[in-house]
Amino acid sequence: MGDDITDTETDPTEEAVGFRSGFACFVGRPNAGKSTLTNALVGDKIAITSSKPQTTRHAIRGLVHTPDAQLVLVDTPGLHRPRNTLGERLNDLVRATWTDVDTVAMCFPSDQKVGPGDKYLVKELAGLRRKPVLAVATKTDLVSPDRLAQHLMAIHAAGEEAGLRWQDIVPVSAVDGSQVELLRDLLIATLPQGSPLYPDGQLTDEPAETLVAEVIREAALEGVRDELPHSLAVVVDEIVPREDRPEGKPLTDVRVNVYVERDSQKGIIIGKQGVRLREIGATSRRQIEKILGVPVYLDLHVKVAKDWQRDPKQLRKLGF
Ligand SMILES: Nc1nc2c(ncn2[C@@H]2O[C@H](COP(=O)(O)OP(=O)(O)OP(=O)(O)O)[C@@H](O)[C@H]2O)c(=O)[nH]1
Repeated sequence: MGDDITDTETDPTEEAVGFRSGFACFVGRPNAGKSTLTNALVGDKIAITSSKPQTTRHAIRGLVHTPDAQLVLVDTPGLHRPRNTLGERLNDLVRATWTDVDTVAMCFPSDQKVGPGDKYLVKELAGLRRKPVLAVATKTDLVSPDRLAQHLMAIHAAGEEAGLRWQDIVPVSAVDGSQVELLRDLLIATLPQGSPLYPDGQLTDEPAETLVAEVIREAALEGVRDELPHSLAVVVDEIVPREDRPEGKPLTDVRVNVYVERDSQKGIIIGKQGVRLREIGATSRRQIEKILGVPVYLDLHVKVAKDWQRDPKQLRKLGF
């Protein structure tokens, strides 16, 4: 019996053959479901999601680990018609991301017709020579099979019209999980062979500051409509363990500034007698403690940076 042991041992060099690793990103109009799909694939909540468009400002990476592959997902903001300096920078960021990744997947929400905005994007993608481009019909749980069939044909036609051959067209629902694994496997199939890029089990390589900022941004946007999402920037000044704490009772100070463009917006964030700001603090502190793994004292301030979206100097200061 003991003689068989060497036969069952795997040779690490052989195991590396066939392993695939690389980068993919989702593109698509605002609200197409890109962040939700990233979360469904990663299996943990990393990217910010919201029912309001254009909340994902940073290229957030989620890692998908399987026994024979590692897929790094880069979540980009939606490409849109630039209206100001911030809009132009976001679009540049999107294009730069497309060039860097191994695969691009374009999301088409099934509850919306394929429109001029989508076709504009498809045409842009057709310019990416030799890069596999997948089409993903998202939110399939919201539509009937008939409507879905029409949607898939429209996606196919949009590709043909722009001279783009989809690598695959995959219907998925991030909400009920249908076909999420299939999409994962199809994305992995497009990756080059290579060893893992990150340690096993890691979900994101975003610095803690970015994750903390995203959590606060999400909490601050909760329940407020209008143009506020575009006027809000969160900057984490510092995350420092407090000194001289009693044994076994660590506390970390997290100092954060929330920037808005106008005094009226400051009022919205703070709320009557500071009620909203306290809620934002309480909600995000619980999540920050999970991210950092220690009890946290959250020092949250709201400041006005007049018209920061139009001012290149302020944009730089706020990290754009
Ligand atoms: N029913 C249903 N809703 C979904 C699904 N995927 C996303 N949604 C919802 O659609 C809205 C937009 O989803 P996001 O993932 O934030 O969309 P996004 O493309 O990342 O949006 P931006 O960050 O604005 O570019 C949210 O309200 C989601 O809950 C899905 O599979 N089914």
